Amino acid sequence: MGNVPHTVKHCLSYEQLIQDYPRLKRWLLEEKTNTGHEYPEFVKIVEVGPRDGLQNEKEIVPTGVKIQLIDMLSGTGLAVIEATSFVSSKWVPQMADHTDVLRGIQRAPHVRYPVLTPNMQGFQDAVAAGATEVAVFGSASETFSKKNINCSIDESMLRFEEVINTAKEKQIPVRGYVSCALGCPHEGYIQPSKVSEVAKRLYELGCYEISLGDTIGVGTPGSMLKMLQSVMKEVPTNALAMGVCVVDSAVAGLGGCPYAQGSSGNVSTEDVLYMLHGMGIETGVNLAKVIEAGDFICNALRRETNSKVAKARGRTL
Ligand SMILES: CC(C)(COP(=O)([O-])OP(=O)([O-])OC[C@H]1O[C@@H](n2cnc3c(N)ncnc32)[C@H](O)[C@@H]1OP(=O)([O-])[O-])[C@@H](O)C(=O)NCCC(=O)NCCSC(=O)C[C@@](C)(O)CC(=O)[O-]
Repeated sequence: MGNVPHTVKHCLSYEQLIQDYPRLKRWLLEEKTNTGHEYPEFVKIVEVGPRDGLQNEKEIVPTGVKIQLIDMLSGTGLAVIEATSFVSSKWVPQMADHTDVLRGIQRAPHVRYPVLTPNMQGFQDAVAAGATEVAVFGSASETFSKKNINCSIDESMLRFEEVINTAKEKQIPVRGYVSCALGCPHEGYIQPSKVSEVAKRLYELGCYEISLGDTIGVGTPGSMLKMLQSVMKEVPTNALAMGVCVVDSAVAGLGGCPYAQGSSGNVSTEDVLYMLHGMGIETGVNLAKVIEAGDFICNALRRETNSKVAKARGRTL
């Protein structure tokens, strides 16, 4: 699903973006002057392809293919690969093999493999399968929360609190997601204050990092600016997984949430890497190897890649 707002996609030609949006340019320049920093020197990529990327595939992807994809991605330099989710198989059949996937992968020493856990049942199953990092996923939209995890935002926070407290006892880090940070497929516009409220709650419960998801990819530079300004008042930027120095993306641009009609996929890891490397920002990730992993999964799914860089290889690389 579109974890990275449209702005970031547009940043593939960010010089153009800055030209198109003078207000954004002013803001970037002011930020630079105020903080004394330019763009970060290093951006961490959170690869969500094996989970978010595959969860909405209609045909069940064989467990061996999922494992091979994760193993290939583990050799690219990525530091974080979201492996699977411990959700109900009635809700998301594609993730029913979560335990086999987590047990089947060859864990590389430098890579973390978080998994999604919506509640205590998911958390306990994940720990039993060997998870060493988990993520809880909330929403800034009441309607999306009900459709996605079958409870209100307040109820979800109670579930997350239990998960996070138990995780703390086991010294398992918990990442937090806020879906619909820039718009909801059911409610439309979401107030930035609602996003910052949910992000703050997750942060205060103990999430070490908050990912702000543009679930259906409707954000614009303007709406992202307002949303980020609001969230940054409540959550320290070193815990913000977006717009600062952490970007979620999916190999080959796979993705789409089963409970977010209109979600058109994630920004591709290949394109994000290409953009960042082109800006002189380090990621520690080998683009060519990610393209190979993208080829592998696209062949397995009998699908063309959504990565512009992968499509253009041989011409621009
Ligand atoms: C959250 C639940 C489980 C609540 O589902 P529920 O039906 O409300 O749960 P319940 O507590 O009432 O239990 C009902 C049944 O579900 C079972 N159950 C209960 N919990 C679990 C579990 N963890 N794993 C397996 N089974 C579970 C439980 O055992 C019981 O089984 P039964 O007695 O009927 O046989 C359900 O709504 C669900 O699985 N939702 C999945 C939603 C999902 O995976 N969405 C996609 C991921 S979110 C996303 O992609 C957005 C993100 C993160 O990428 C950010 C962005 O870009 O926006």
